[in-house]
Amino acid sequence: MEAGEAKSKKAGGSRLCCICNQRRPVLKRPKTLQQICRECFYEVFEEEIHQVIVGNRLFKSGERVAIGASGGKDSTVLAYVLSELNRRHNYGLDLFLLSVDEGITGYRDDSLETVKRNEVQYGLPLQIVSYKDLYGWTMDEIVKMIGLKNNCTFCGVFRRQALDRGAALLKVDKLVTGHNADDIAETVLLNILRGDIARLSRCTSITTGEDGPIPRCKPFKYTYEKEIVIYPLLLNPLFHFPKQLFNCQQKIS
Ligand SMILES: Nc1ncnc2c1ncn2[C@@H]1O[C@H](COP(=O)(O)OP(=O)(O)OP(=O)(O)O)[C@@H](O)[C@H]1O
Repeated sequence: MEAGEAKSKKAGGSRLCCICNQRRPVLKRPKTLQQICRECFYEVFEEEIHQVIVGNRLFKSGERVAIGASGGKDSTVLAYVLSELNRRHNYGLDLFLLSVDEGITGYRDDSLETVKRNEVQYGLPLQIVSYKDLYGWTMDEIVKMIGLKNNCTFCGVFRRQALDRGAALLKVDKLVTGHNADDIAETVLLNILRGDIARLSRCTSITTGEDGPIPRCKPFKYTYEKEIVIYPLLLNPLFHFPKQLFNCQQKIS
């Protein structure tokens, strides 16, 4: 069936979910435009991510996997969904939360509180690595020194290396990040505009860095950002997000 043509059936004057045909739809799915109920949305959302993981052979049983946890919506949902799927489908993974504290007052300190709550809620061990400990500078101190211009470039490079250093401390086999389909589309467009052919050819890969210190995977490669936002809202009150994280401009892909 064409995505846009998906229709929920009517029974007794009210529409029914076009997947189960039993319950009232609560949303029009951004990815397929199907009108579906809450239960079917959870099921298709999680099942699609499971199929991406299995279809792309992202993990092997027994692997130690760190989840890059910024405390933002994507990595928070990723930590929750991945730990659920690991249990449900017996992936046999040892999961960890890995956070980088850039030392940005009023931004990362708030979001780290979210990650600390997730450590307890999801029962995943948390490792925090900070710019101050690794490099002797916080981002606040760097900004004081160089000003606001170009500081995202420093931060992106430092964060990438900090994630590698944290992954080494945890002795993990892989690092997963919450990059989603919208992030990847954005990166493709940026690389086209910059004329960066080398980055353009690798920025859509689901796994990168296989020749570096630690391979990185993006289990949300095909997941729409809107659906990542909807998922915890329907699952409320399990999720807590600091509002300012929705505005972060910096991408580390
Ligand atoms: N400080 C950090 N510590 C650990 N992982 C991070 C950090 N910042 C980013 N990441 C990882 O990189 C991914 C993409 O980075 P991005 O800057 O888009 O994240 P964000 O907007 O801060 O939060 P999120 O993507 O989780 O909503 C995140 O989903 C997360 O997996």
